[in-house]
Amino acid sequence: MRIPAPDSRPVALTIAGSDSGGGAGIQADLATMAAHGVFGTSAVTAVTAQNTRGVESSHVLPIEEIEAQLEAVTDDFAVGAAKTGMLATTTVIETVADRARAFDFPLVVDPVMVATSGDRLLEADAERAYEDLLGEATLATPNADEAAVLTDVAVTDGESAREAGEAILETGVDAVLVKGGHVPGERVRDVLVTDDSVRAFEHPRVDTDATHGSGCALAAAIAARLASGDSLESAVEGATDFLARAVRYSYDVGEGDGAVNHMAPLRNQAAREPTAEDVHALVDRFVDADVSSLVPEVGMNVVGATPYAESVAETAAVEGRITRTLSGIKPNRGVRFGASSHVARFLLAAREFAPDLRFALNCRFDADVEVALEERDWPVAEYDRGAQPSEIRDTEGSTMGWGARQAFADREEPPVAVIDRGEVGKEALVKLLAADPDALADRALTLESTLGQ
Ligand SMILES: Cc1ncc(CO)c(N)n1
Repeated sequence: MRIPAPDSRPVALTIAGSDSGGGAGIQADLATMAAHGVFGTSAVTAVTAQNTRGVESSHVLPIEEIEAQLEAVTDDFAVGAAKTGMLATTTVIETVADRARAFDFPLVVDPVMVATSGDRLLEADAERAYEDLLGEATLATPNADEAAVLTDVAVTDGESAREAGEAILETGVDAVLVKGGHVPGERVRDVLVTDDSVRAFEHPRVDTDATHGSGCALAAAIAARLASGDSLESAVEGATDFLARAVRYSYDVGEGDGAVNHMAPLRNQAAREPTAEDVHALVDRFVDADVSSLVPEVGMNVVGATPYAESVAETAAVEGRITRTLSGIKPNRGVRFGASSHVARFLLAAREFAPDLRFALNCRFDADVEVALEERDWPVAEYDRGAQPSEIRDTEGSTMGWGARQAFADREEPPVAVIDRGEVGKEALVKLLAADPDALADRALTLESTLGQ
Protein backbone atom coordinates (compact mmCIF):
# COMPACT_ATOMS: atom_id res chain seq x y z
CA MET A 1 0.00 0.00 0.00
CA ARG A 2 1.13 3.53 -0.63
CA ILE A 3 1.17 6.14 2.10
CA PRO A 4 -1.36 8.87 1.45
CA ALA A 5 -0.19 12.44 1.04
CA PRO A 6 -3.10 14.58 2.17
CA ASP A 7 -3.32 18.05 0.63
CA SER A 8 -4.21 20.68 3.19
CA ARG A 9 -6.10 23.66 1.76
CA PRO A 10 -7.84 26.76 3.02
CA VAL A 11 -11.61 26.27 3.04
CA ALA A 12 -14.15 28.75 1.74
CA LEU A 13 -17.95 28.63 1.80
CA THR A 14 -20.45 29.91 -0.75
CA ILE A 15 -24.07 30.54 0.20
CA ALA A 16 -25.74 30.99 -3.17
CA GLY A 17 -28.09 29.71 -5.83
CA SER A 18 -27.43 26.99 -8.36
CA ASP A 19 -27.12 28.07 -12.00
CA SER A 20 -27.92 25.11 -14.25
CA GLY A 21 -26.07 27.02 -16.96
CA GLY A 22 -22.84 26.67 -14.97
CA GLY A 23 -21.49 30.18 -15.47
CA ALA A 24 -22.80 31.88 -12.34
CA GLY A 25 -23.98 31.01 -8.84
CA ILE A 26 -22.66 28.04 -6.87
CA GLN A 27 -21.04 26.55 -9.96
CA ALA A 28 -19.03 29.73 -10.62
CA ASP A 29 -18.10 30.09 -6.97
CA LEU A 30 -16.75 26.55 -6.60
CA ALA A 31 -14.80 26.81 -9.86
CA THR A 32 -13.35 30.15 -8.74
CA MET A 33 -12.36 28.77 -5.36
CA ALA A 34 -10.74 25.73 -6.99
CA ALA A 35 -8.88 28.06 -9.37
CA HIS A 36 -7.46 29.81 -6.29
CA GLY A 37 -6.26 26.58 -4.70
CA VAL A 38 -9.00 26.78 -2.06
CA PHE A 39 -11.36 23.96 -1.07
CA GLY A 40 -14.91 25.10 -1.76
CA THR A 41 -17.95 24.17 0.31
CA SER A 42 -21.50 25.30 -0.39
CA ALA A 43 -24.96 25.95 0.97
CA VAL A 44 -27.47 26.05 -1.89
CA THR A 45 -30.27 28.57 -1.34
CA ALA A 46 -32.22 28.12 -4.56
CA VAL A 47 -32.11 26.11 -7.72
CA THR A 48 -32.48 28.09 -10.93
CA ALA A 49 -33.30 26.70 -14.35
CA GLN A 50 -31.02 29.02 -16.24
CA ASN A 51 -28.77 29.23 -19.27
CA THR A 52 -26.75 31.88 -21.10
CA ARG A 53 -29.99 33.45 -22.37
CA GLY A 54 -31.82 33.86 -19.08
CA VAL A 55 -33.55 32.41 -16.04
CA GLU A 56 -36.47 30.06 -16.87
CA SER A 57 -37.56 29.36 -13.32
CA SER A 58 -36.29 29.28 -9.81
CA HIS A 59 -37.07 27.18 -6.74
CA VAL A 60 -36.07 28.32 -3.25
CA LEU A 61 -35.10 25.52 -0.89
CA PRO A 62 -36.94 25.08 2.41
CA ILE A 63 -35.28 27.27 5.01
CA GLU A 64 -34.49 24.23 7.22
CA GLU A 65 -32.50 22.71 4.38
CA ILE A 66 -30.47 25.89 3.94
CA GLU A 67 -29.82 26.02 7.68
CA ALA A 68 -28.88 22.34 7.72
CA GLN A 69 -26.27 22.93 5.02
CA LEU A 70 -24.80 25.90 6.88
CA GLU A 71 -24.70 23.84 10.05
CA ALA A 72 -23.13 20.82 8.33
CA VAL A 73 -20.36 22.92 6.80
CA THR A 74 -19.51 25.23 9.71
CA ASP A 75 -19.74 22.39 12.23
CA ASP A 76 -17.04 20.38 10.49
CA PHE A 77 -14.72 22.54 8.36
CA ALA A 78 -12.34 25.29 9.44
CA VAL A 79 -14.02 27.79 7.13
CA GLY A 80 -11.62 30.65 6.37
CA ALA A 81 -14.10 32.94 4.59
CA ALA A 82 -17.60 32.87 3.12
CA LYS A 83 -19.51 34.69 0.42
CA THR A 84 -23.20 35.07 -0.31
CA GLY A 85 -24.74 35.23 -3.76
CA MET A 86 -28.40 34.73 -4.70
CA LEU A 87 -30.39 34.67 -1.46
CA ALA A 88 -33.78 34.83 -3.21
CA THR A 89 -36.09 35.91 -0.36
CA THR A 90 -36.28 38.05 2.76
CA THR A 91 -36.48 34.91 4.88
CA VAL A 92 -33.26 33.49 3.43
CA ILE A 93 -31.44 36.81 3.89
CA GLU A 94 -32.65 37.03 7.51
CA THR A 95 -31.66 33.44 8.22
CA VAL A 96 -28.17 33.95 6.82
CA ALA A 97 -27.86 37.21 8.79
CA ASP A 98 -28.83 35.35 11.93
CA ARG A 99 -26.29 32.58 11.30
CA ALA A 100 -23.60 35.07 10.33
CA ARG A 101 -23.58 36.50 13.87
CA ALA A 102 -21.73 33.34 14.94
CA PHE A 103 -19.26 33.31 12.00
CA ASP A 104 -15.68 33.72 13.15
CA PHE A 105 -14.45 34.27 9.57
CA PRO A 106 -14.86 37.13 7.07
CA LEU A 107 -18.09 37.28 5.09
CA VAL A 108 -18.37 38.83 1.61
CA VAL A 109 -21.91 39.80 0.65
CA ASP A 110 -22.63 40.16 -3.05
CA PRO A 111 -26.11 41.70 -2.92
CA VAL A 112 -27.40 39.81 -5.95
CA MET A 113 -30.69 41.23 -7.21
CA VAL A 114 -30.82 40.80 -10.99
CA ALA A 115 -28.97 38.41 -13.32
CA THR A 116 -26.78 39.77 -16.14
CA SER A 117 -29.60 38.59 -18.43
CA GLY A 118 -31.95 41.06 -16.68
CA ASP A 119 -34.01 38.46 -14.80
CA ARG A 120 -34.78 39.03 -11.10
CA LEU A 121 -33.05 36.76 -8.62
CA LEU A 122 -34.43 38.41 -5.47
CA GLU A 123 -38.11 38.70 -4.59
CA ALA A 124 -39.47 42.23 -4.82
CA ASP A 125 -39.08 44.26 -1.61
CA ALA A 126 -36.44 41.92 -0.16
CA GLU A 127 -33.73 44.54 -0.66
CA ARG A 128 -34.29 46.07 2.77
CA ALA A 129 -33.47 42.78 4.47
CA TYR A 130 -29.90 43.22 3.20
CA GLU A 131 -29.27 45.91 5.79
CA ASP A 132 -29.16 43.39 8.67
CA LEU A 133 -26.96 40.98 6.74
CA LEU A 134 -24.56 43.74 5.75
CA GLY A 135 -24.22 44.62 9.43
CA GLU A 136 -22.57 41.21 9.89
CA ALA A 137 -20.37 41.40 6.80
CA THR A 138 -16.73 42.26 6.13
CA LEU A 139 -17.31 43.43 2.57
CA ALA A 140 -20.26 44.22 0.29
CA THR A 141 -19.75 44.07 -3.49
CA PRO A 142 -22.67 45.94 -5.10
CA ASN A 143 -22.65 46.87 -8.78
CA ALA A 144 -23.93 50.31 -9.71
CA ASP A 145 -27.55 49.10 -10.00
CA GLU A 146 -27.47 47.35 -6.62
CA ALA A 147 -25.77 50.35 -5.01
CA ALA A 148 -28.57 52.56 -6.37
CA VAL A 149 -31.24 50.27 -4.88
CA LEU A 150 -29.45 50.13 -1.51
CA THR A 151 -28.68 53.86 -1.28
CA ASP A 152 -30.55 55.95 -3.86
CA VAL A 153 -27.16 57.22 -5.08
CA ALA A 154 -26.73 56.97 -8.85
CA VAL A 155 -23.18 55.69 -9.42
CA THR A 156 -21.79 57.43 -12.48
CA ASP A 157 -18.16 58.14 -11.54
CA GLY A 158 -15.53 57.75 -8.82
CA GLU A 159 -17.06 60.44 -6.65
CA SER A 160 -20.60 58.97 -6.66
CA ALA A 161 -19.11 55.49 -6.12
CA ARG A 162 -17.44 56.77 -2.96
CA GLU A 163 -20.69 58.40 -1.89
CA ALA A 164 -22.66 55.17 -2.41
CA GLY A 165 -19.96 53.19 -0.60
CA GLU A 166 -20.09 55.54 2.37
CA ALA A 167 -23.88 55.28 2.53
CA ILE A 168 -23.65 51.46 2.57
CA LEU A 169 -21.03 51.61 5.35
CA GLU A 170 -23.87 52.95 7.53
CA THR A 171 -25.26 49.40 7.70
CA GLY A 172 -22.21 48.43 9.76
CA VAL A 173 -20.38 46.55 6.98
CA ASP A 174 -16.58 47.02 7.30
CA ALA A 175 -15.96 47.84 3.63
CA VAL A 176 -17.80 48.31 0.35
CA LEU A 177 -16.50 47.59 -3.14
CA VAL A 178 -18.68 49.59 -5.54
CA LYS A 179 -18.11 47.90 -8.88
CA GLY A 180 -17.76 49.87 -12.07
CA GLY A 181 -18.68 47.26 -14.67
CA HIS A 182 -22.12 48.83 -15.26
CA VAL A 183 -20.74 52.39 -15.39
CA PRO A 184 -19.88 53.39 -18.98
CA GLY A 185 -16.27 54.29 -19.75
CA GLU A 186 -13.06 53.06 -21.34
CA ARG A 187 -11.84 51.73 -18.01
CA VAL A 188 -13.65 49.73 -15.33
CA ARG A 189 -13.18 51.34 -11.92
CA ASP A 190 -14.05 49.38 -8.79
CA VAL A 191 -13.94 51.61 -5.72
CA LEU A 192 -13.17 50.14 -2.28
CA VAL A 193 -14.52 52.32 0.50
CA THR A 194 -13.83 51.82 4.21
CA ASP A 195 -14.27 54.13 7.21
CA ASP A 196 -10.82 55.60 6.68
CA SER A 197 -9.85 54.93 3.08
CA VAL A 198 -10.96 55.02 -0.55
CA ARG A 199 -9.04 53.10 -3.19
CA ALA A 200 -9.86 52.49 -6.85
CA PHE A 201 -8.91 49.33 -8.76
CA GLU A 202 -8.84 49.97 -12.50
CA HIS A 203 -8.78 47.76 -15.57
CA PRO A 204 -9.24 48.46 -19.26
CA ARG A 205 -12.79 47.56 -20.25
CA VAL A 206 -13.21 44.47 -22.42
CA ASP A 207 -15.74 45.05 -25.19
CA THR A 208 -17.92 42.00 -24.49
CA ASP A 209 -21.40 41.01 -23.34
CA ALA A 210 -20.11 37.66 -22.08
CA THR A 211 -20.07 38.74 -18.45
CA HIS A 212 -22.49 36.13 -17.09
CA GLY A 213 -21.23 35.16 -13.65
CA SER A 214 -18.77 38.03 -13.32
CA GLY A 215 -20.12 39.28 -9.98
CA CYS A 216 -20.20 35.75 -8.56
CA ALA A 217 -16.62 35.10 -9.66
CA LEU A 218 -15.37 38.36 -8.19
CA ALA A 219 -16.95 37.84 -4.75
CA ALA A 220 -15.85 34.18 -4.69
CA ALA A 221 -12.30 35.18 -5.64
CA ILE A 222 -12.22 37.73 -2.82
CA ALA A 223 -13.51 35.10 -0.36
CA ALA A 224 -10.96 32.56 -1.60
CA ARG A 225 -8.15 35.06 -1.14
CA LEU A 226 -9.38 36.06 2.33
CA ALA A 227 -9.52 32.35 3.24
CA SER A 228 -5.89 32.11 2.08
CA GLY A 229 -4.88 34.86 4.48
CA ASP A 230 -4.82 37.91 2.18
CA SER A 231 -5.61 41.32 3.64
CA LEU A 232 -8.85 42.82 2.35
CA GLU A 233 -7.06 45.24 -0.01
CA SER A 234 -4.81 42.62 -1.49
CA ALA A 235 -7.74 40.18 -1.84
CA VAL A 236 -9.68 42.81 -3.78
CA GLU A 237 -6.67 43.69 -5.92
CA GLY A 238 -5.95 40.05 -6.76
CA ALA A 239 -9.62 39.27 -7.38
CA THR A 240 -10.17 42.22 -9.75
CA ASP A 241 -7.07 41.16 -11.73
CA PHE A 242 -8.41 37.59 -11.77
CA LEU A 243 -11.76 38.79 -13.09
CA ALA A 244 -10.21 41.02 -15.76
CA ARG A 245 -8.60 37.94 -17.31
CA ALA A 246 -11.69 35.76 -16.79
CA VAL A 247 -13.77 38.37 -18.69
CA ARG A 248 -11.32 38.87 -21.55
CA TYR A 249 -11.02 35.14 -22.20
CA SER A 250 -14.72 34.37 -21.58
CA TYR A 251 -16.22 30.98 -22.41
CA ASP A 252 -17.95 30.85 -25.76
CA VAL A 253 -20.70 28.47 -24.59
CA GLY A 254 -24.46 28.46 -25.09
CA GLU A 255 -26.51 30.44 -27.59
CA GLY A 256 -26.44 33.54 -25.37
CA ASP A 257 -23.54 35.79 -24.55
CA GLY A 258 -21.26 33.25 -22.87
CA ALA A 259 -19.79 33.22 -19.38
CA VAL A 260 -16.62 34.38 -17.68
CA ASN A 261 -13.71 31.94 -17.71
CA HIS A 262 -12.91 31.09 -14.10
CA MET A 263 -10.16 28.73 -15.18
CA ALA A 264 -8.26 31.10 -17.50
CA PRO A 265 -5.72 32.16 -14.85
CA LEU A 266 -5.16 28.57 -13.72
CA ARG A 267 -4.89 27.25 -17.28
CA ASN A 268 -2.52 30.06 -18.09
CA GLN A 269 -0.28 29.02 -15.22
CA ALA A 270 -0.45 25.38 -16.27
CA ALA A 271 0.51 26.32 -19.85
CA ARG A 272 3.86 27.83 -18.85
CA GLU A 273 5.89 24.68 -19.17
CA PRO A 274 4.42 23.51 -22.50
CA THR A 275 4.87 27.05 -23.85
CA ALA A 276 8.53 27.14 -22.83
CA GLU A 277 8.97 23.69 -24.40
CA ASP A 278 7.40 24.94 -27.63
CA VAL A 279 9.89 27.83 -27.73
CA HIS A 280 12.72 25.45 -27.02
CA ALA A 281 11.65 23.11 -29.83
CA LEU A 282 11.35 26.06 -32.23
CA VAL A 283 14.87 27.21 -31.38
CA ASP A 284 16.18 23.67 -31.93
CA ARG A 285 14.49 23.54 -35.35
CA PHE A 286 16.00 26.87 -36.36
CA VAL A 287 19.47 25.82 -35.16
CA ASP A 288 19.18 22.50 -37.04
CA ALA A 289 18.00 24.25 -40.20
CA ASP A 290 20.66 26.96 -39.72
CA VAL A 291 18.51 29.96 -40.51
CA SER A 292 21.56 32.31 -40.40
CA SER A 293 20.18 34.32 -43.30
CA LEU A 294 17.21 35.34 -41.13
CA VAL A 295 19.18 36.43 -38.07
CA PRO A 296 19.54 40.21 -37.74
CA GLU A 297 22.58 42.02 -36.32
CA VAL A 298 20.73 42.60 -33.04
CA GLY A 299 20.02 38.89 -32.78
CA MET A 300 16.82 36.94 -33.27
CA ASN A 301 14.38 36.11 -30.55
CA VAL A 302 11.65 33.50 -30.58
CA VAL A 303 8.80 34.23 -28.21
CA GLY A 304 5.90 32.10 -27.00
CA ALA A 305 3.00 33.56 -25.02
CA THR A 306 0.88 31.41 -22.72
CA PRO A 307 -2.70 31.15 -24.11
CA TYR A 308 -4.07 33.87 -21.80
CA ALA A 309 -0.90 35.94 -21.53
CA GLU A 310 -1.29 39.59 -20.51
CA SER A 311 2.28 40.56 -19.62
CA VAL A 312 5.90 40.10 -20.71
CA ALA A 313 6.38 37.88 -17.66
CA GLU A 314 3.96 35.43 -19.30
CA THR A 315 6.00 35.10 -22.48
CA ALA A 316 8.92 32.69 -22.85
CA ALA A 317 11.94 33.60 -24.97
CA VAL A 318 15.67 33.07 -25.38
CA GLU A 319 17.77 34.89 -22.84
CA GLY A 320 20.45 36.80 -24.72
CA ARG A 321 18.73 36.05 -28.07
CA ILE A 322 19.95 33.84 -30.92
CA THR A 323 23.03 35.06 -32.76
CA ARG A 324 25.09 34.04 -35.75
CA THR A 325 28.32 32.10 -35.24
CA LEU A 326 31.02 31.11 -37.74
CA SER A 327 29.28 27.79 -38.34
CA GLY A 328 25.60 28.55 -37.89
CA ILE A 329 23.43 30.10 -35.18
CA LYS A 330 23.16 29.58 -31.45
CA PRO A 331 20.90 30.58 -28.58
CA ASN A 332 23.06 32.49 -26.11
CA ARG A 333 21.38 31.24 -22.96
CA GLY A 334 18.31 29.24 -22.00
CA VAL A 335 14.60 29.83 -22.50
CA ARG A 336 13.12 31.91 -19.71
CA PHE A 337 9.85 33.73 -19.03
CA GLY A 338 10.27 37.46 -19.35
CA ALA A 339 13.52 37.14 -21.33
CA SER A 340 12.30 39.14 -24.35
CA SER A 341 11.24 42.71 -24.17
CA HIS A 342 11.07 43.84 -27.81
CA VAL A 343 9.36 40.93 -29.59
CA ALA A 344 7.32 40.04 -26.48
CA ARG A 345 5.80 43.51 -26.25
CA PHE A 346 5.03 43.46 -29.94
CA LEU A 347 3.30 40.08 -29.61
CA LEU A 348 1.28 41.24 -26.58
CA ALA A 349 0.19 44.37 -28.44
CA ALA A 350 -0.74 42.26 -31.51
CA ARG A 351 -2.86 40.05 -29.20
CA GLU A 352 -5.03 43.10 -28.50
CA PHE A 353 -6.22 42.73 -32.11
CA ALA A 354 -5.71 39.00 -32.76
CA PRO A 355 -5.82 37.24 -29.37
CA ASP A 356 -5.09 33.81 -30.83
CA LEU A 357 -1.55 34.85 -31.80
CA ARG A 358 0.88 33.14 -29.44
CA PHE A 359 4.27 32.86 -31.17
CA ALA A 360 6.52 35.43 -32.79
CA LEU A 361 10.09 36.05 -33.89
CA ASN A 362 12.10 38.86 -35.40
CA CYS A 363 14.11 38.45 -38.63
CA ARG A 364 16.57 40.46 -40.62
CA PHE A 365 14.95 42.77 -43.19
CA ASP A 366 16.34 44.11 -46.47
CA ALA A 367 15.32 44.34 -50.13
CA ASP A 368 15.86 40.58 -50.64
CA VAL A 369 13.65 39.73 -47.68
CA GLU A 370 11.01 42.09 -49.02
CA VAL A 371 11.07 40.32 -52.40
CA ALA A 372 10.87 36.94 -50.69
CA LEU A 373 7.85 38.10 -48.64
CA GLU A 374 6.17 39.34 -51.84
CA GLU A 375 6.76 35.98 -53.51
CA ARG A 376 5.00 34.18 -50.65
CA ASP A 377 1.96 36.41 -51.02
CA TRP A 378 1.38 36.50 -47.23
CA PRO A 379 -0.61 39.27 -45.59
CA VAL A 380 2.17 41.71 -44.67
CA ALA A 381 1.88 45.00 -42.79
CA GLU A 382 4.41 47.64 -41.88
CA TYR A 383 4.90 50.63 -39.66
CA ASP A 384 7.15 53.63 -39.98
CA ARG A 385 9.03 54.48 -36.80
CA GLY A 386 9.53 58.01 -38.07
CA ALA A 387 5.75 58.57 -37.96
CA GLN A 388 5.45 57.68 -34.27
CA PRO A 389 4.32 60.70 -32.24
CA SER A 390 7.00 61.55 -29.69
CA GLU A 391 4.41 61.71 -26.84
CA ILE A 392 3.62 58.03 -27.39
CA ARG A 393 7.30 57.12 -27.44
CA ASP A 394 7.74 59.00 -24.16
CA THR A 395 4.66 57.66 -22.37
CA GLU A 396 4.98 54.04 -23.52
CA GLY A 397 8.77 53.99 -23.54
CA SER A 398 8.76 51.77 -26.64
CA THR A 399 7.71 51.68 -30.28
CA MET A 400 6.32 48.15 -30.04
CA GLY A 401 2.76 48.86 -28.86
CA TRP A 402 2.33 51.72 -31.29
CA GLY A 403 3.89 49.70 -34.12
CA ALA A 404 1.52 46.78 -33.52
CA ARG A 405 -1.46 49.15 -33.49
CA GLN A 406 -0.36 50.59 -36.86
CA ALA A 407 0.07 47.12 -38.30
CA PHE A 408 -3.11 45.49 -36.93
CA ALA A 409 -5.77 48.19 -36.62
CA ASP A 410 -8.50 48.33 -39.29
CA ARG A 411 -7.44 45.20 -41.13
CA GLU A 412 -9.75 42.38 -42.14
CA GLU A 413 -7.04 39.76 -41.87
CA PRO A 414 -4.21 39.92 -39.33
CA PRO A 415 -0.76 40.14 -40.97
CA VAL A 416 1.62 37.19 -40.57
CA ALA A 417 4.64 39.46 -41.12
CA VAL A 418 5.15 43.04 -39.97
CA ILE A 419 7.95 45.15 -41.43
CA ASP A 420 9.75 47.78 -39.40
CA ARG A 421 12.03 49.64 -41.85
CA GLY A 422 14.07 51.00 -38.99
CA GLU A 423 15.65 54.43 -38.80
CA VAL A 424 19.07 55.87 -38.10
CA GLY A 425 20.57 53.70 -35.36
CA LYS A 426 17.69 51.19 -35.52
CA GLU A 427 18.13 48.11 -37.68
CA ALA A 428 15.27 47.27 -40.04
CA LEU A 429 13.48 44.09 -38.97
CA VAL A 430 10.50 41.96 -39.88
CA LYS A 431 8.47 40.16 -37.25
CA LEU A 432 6.66 36.93 -38.03
CA LEU A 433 3.63 35.94 -35.97
CA ALA A 434 1.55 32.77 -35.67
CA ALA A 435 -1.09 31.11 -33.52
CA ASP A 436 0.93 27.92 -33.06
CA PRO A 437 4.61 26.93 -33.15
CA ASP A 438 4.36 24.82 -36.30
CA ALA A 439 2.89 27.69 -38.28
CA LEU A 440 5.69 29.99 -37.07
CA ALA A 441 8.35 27.42 -37.96
CA ASP A 442 6.80 26.86 -41.40
CA ARG A 443 6.77 30.58 -42.13
CA ALA A 444 10.33 31.15 -40.97
CA LEU A 445 11.67 28.13 -42.85
CA THR A 446 9.69 29.03 -45.97
CA LEU A 447 11.07 32.57 -45.86
CA GLU A 448 14.57 31.23 -45.41
CA SER A 449 14.32 28.84 -48.36
CA THR A 450 12.71 31.51 -50.54
CA LEU A 451 15.66 33.78 -49.72
CA GLY A 452 18.13 31.07 -50.67
CA GLN A 453 16.66 30.56 -54.14
C1 LIG B 1 -27.87 31.37 -9.36
C2 LIG B 1 -27.37 32.69 -9.79
N1 LIG B 1 -26.73 33.47 -8.90
C3 LIG B 1 -26.25 34.66 -9.29
C4 LIG B 1 -26.41 35.12 -10.56
C5 LIG B 1 -25.90 36.48 -10.95
O1 LIG B 1 -25.21 36.49 -12.11
C6 LIG B 1 -27.10 34.27 -11.48
N2 LIG B 1 -27.29 34.64 -12.77
N3 LIG B 1 -27.56 33.06 -11.06
